Amino acid sequence: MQDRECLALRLQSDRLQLLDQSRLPQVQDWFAVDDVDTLIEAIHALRTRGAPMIAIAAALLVAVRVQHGDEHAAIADAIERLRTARPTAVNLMHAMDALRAALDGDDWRVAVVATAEALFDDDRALCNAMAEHGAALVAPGERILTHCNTGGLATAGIGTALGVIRRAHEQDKGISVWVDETRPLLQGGRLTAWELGELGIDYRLIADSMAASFMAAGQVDRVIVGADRIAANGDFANKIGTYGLAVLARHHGIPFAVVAPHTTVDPACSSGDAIPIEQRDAAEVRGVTGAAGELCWAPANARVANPAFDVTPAALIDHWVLDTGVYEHAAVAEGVFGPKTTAARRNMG
Ligand SMILES: CSC[C@H]1O[C@H](OP(=O)(O)O)[C@H](O)[C@@H]1O
Repeated sequence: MQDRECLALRLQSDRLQLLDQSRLPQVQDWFAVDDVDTLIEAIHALRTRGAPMIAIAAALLVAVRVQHGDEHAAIADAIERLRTARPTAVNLMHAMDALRAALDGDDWRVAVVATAEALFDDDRALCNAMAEHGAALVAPGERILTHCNTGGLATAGIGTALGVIRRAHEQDKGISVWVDETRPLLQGGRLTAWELGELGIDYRLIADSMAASFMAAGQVDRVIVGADRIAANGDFANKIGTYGLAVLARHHGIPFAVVAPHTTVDPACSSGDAIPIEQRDAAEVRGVTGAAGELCWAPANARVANPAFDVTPAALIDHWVLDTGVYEHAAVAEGVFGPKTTAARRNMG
């Protein structure tokens, strides 16, 4: 396979390395991924994360295993095990299904490797397309609020929601960003703040609980978030806290956009009610950092609920920004995310 590299992934001489996103931004540590167990552990621990990125990392690991001579049965097993590494982001399932199909062909080794390489290359193009479509919505000087991390760390390209923000910045629109820290794992405070700082984009980091009052004060002009799965009726799942932002945005008359590649659309999922929501370890919620930087812990026996995602109903969304264009309610009601049009879209390549 040809070498490939993006912000959080390196494929060099048929060896895969990932940037440990759980240690960013203080530590930039790359780790080798040579086997399925290592990648599944990394996905569970969010050492690699983001709906497109986990799909691409999984696909490229399967391709690496093919290049290292693993037999058909071992590759089939790897695909099945990786497919269930995380339940909410549908990109992973779509990618593994594409590899399953490639595995059924005569020259399956060539087909599996080519499919995995295309997923990486295509995602870079999808990010650029989303960025162009989404940036056209952004007016000069807008103050944009975003949640979690949807940038280059989460994709093979410039990102989804953060890619839109980056492109608007590159178009000299003079935007600024409110960055939700995104409890409990702080993808916003750690990863989005780091990416925006590296890009020289003006931002303010805020606690999640602050978003409401900044909206009430008229200091937020638009909300732009990513997605882990978009259902056929336009409902979508995203990092926990997204639904609250959508309710607040609607209350305050602030436009709310979700940005995702078409690989995040799940036409087989009729509505948000059918999207599986990952439940994560209690320890992620119990630990907080005190004002002096010390680690303050909730009572060790504190009972915790820790859903990693929530579902935002289509009724609260103003724009769906995909690589294929910007959609509003009329298009969604006509089934733009349904089985028929998604199949047609996939045929477009
Ligand atoms: C473009 S990434 C989409 C999505 O993935 C993130 O979840 P996680 O950090 O748990 O992988 C977040 O929900 C982003 O919006």
